Amino acid sequence: MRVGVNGAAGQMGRTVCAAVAADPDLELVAGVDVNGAGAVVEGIELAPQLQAFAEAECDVVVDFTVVEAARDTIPWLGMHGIHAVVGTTGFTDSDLAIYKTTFGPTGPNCLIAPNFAISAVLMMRFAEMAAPWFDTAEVVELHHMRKIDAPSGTAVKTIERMAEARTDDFASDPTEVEIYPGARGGLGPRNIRAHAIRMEGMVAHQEVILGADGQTLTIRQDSYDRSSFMPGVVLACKHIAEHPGLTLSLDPFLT
Ligand SMILES: NC(=O)C1=CN([C@@H]2O[C@H](COP(=O)(O)OP(=O)(O)OC[C@H]3O[C@@H](n4cnc5c(N)ncnc54)[C@H](OP(=O)(O)O)[C@@H]3O)[C@@H](O)[C@H]2O)C=CC1
Ligand SMILES: O=C(O)C1=N[C@H](C(=O)O)C[C@H](O)C1
Repeated sequence: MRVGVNGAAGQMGRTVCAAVAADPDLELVAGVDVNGAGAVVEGIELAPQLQAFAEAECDVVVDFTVVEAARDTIPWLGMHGIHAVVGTTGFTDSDLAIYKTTFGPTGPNCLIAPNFAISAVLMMRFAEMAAPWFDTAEVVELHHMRKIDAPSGTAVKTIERMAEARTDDFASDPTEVEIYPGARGGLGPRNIRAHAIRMEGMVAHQEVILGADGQTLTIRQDSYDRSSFMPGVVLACKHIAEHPGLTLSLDPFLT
C-alpha cells in the first residue's frame, strides 16, 4: 500500500510516518502539513496541499490533523478514490452522516477511529459490557496540555456505546448543586458524565467508573507513548480496502 500522511509535522503525524516507513508492507510516499511544507519527515518532503496525495498515487491517506481540516480532507479523498484512515477527533453526527454517503459500497473506504490503541478499544468494549449492570457511571479522561477538544473522542465514543447498551438512564440527583460551575463534568446521554483533565506529563488516559449498591468497577486504560497507537494505524492501512464504506471504530479490523 502506498501511504500518505496528513498532519505529517504533528505529534501523531510524525509518529505515523515513522511507523509506516518501518513496515515492510507499507510505503510512505507523501506527507502534507498546513505549516510544515518543506520540512523533511522520514525522507519525505512535506507539501502544503492535498494534491500531493494524488500526485504520489496514494492508496490510503492517514489523517491526524484538526477536525476543521479533516472536514475538507475526507470528502477530497473520497472524490479522488483514495482510502481514508482518520484518527482526528471532534466530528459531529451530521459530519458522519455526510461521510456515509461519500464512502459507499463500491469504495474507496473510510475508517474514523477515535482511538487506535488496543487497550482503549478493549476498554470501550468492557465499558459497553458493564453498562447494563450498574446504577451510576462516569468517565474521567486525562490528556496532555496540547489537546484541543474536550471531552476526548474516546470518551464520547465510550459514553455513546455505554448509553446504547442500556434500556434506561443511569441514576442522577436533580437536587445537587455545583459550587464551581462545571464541577460535575459534562452531561452525556443517559446521565453519563464526562470529566476532562489536562495535565503536564500525561499522554492519553481514561477511567470508566461504574457503581451499584456496595460496589464499584473501574476500567482504566493508559497510553504512555504515541507508539501505543501505531499497531492499530498500521493494521488499518493494510486492511482498509477490505472494509467497505464508512467504519467508525477499529473493532471490525481486530476480528
Ligand atoms: N485516534 C487516535 O488514536 C488518536 C487521535 N488523536 C487525534 O489526532 C489529532 C491530532 O493530534 P496531534 O498529532 O496530537 O496534534 P498536533 O497539533 O500535534 O498535529 C496536528 C497537525 O496537523 C496540522 N494541520 C492543521 N491543519 C491542517 C490542514 N488543514 N492540513 C494539514 N495539516 C494540518 C497541524 O499544523 P499546525 O500545528 O501548524 O497548525 C499539526 O502539524 C487530534 O484530533 C487528536 O485528538 C491523537 C492521538 C491518537
Ligand atoms: O489528542 C490526543 O492525544 C488523543 N486523542 C484521541 C481522543 O480524543 O480520544 C485519542 C487519544 O485519547 C489521544
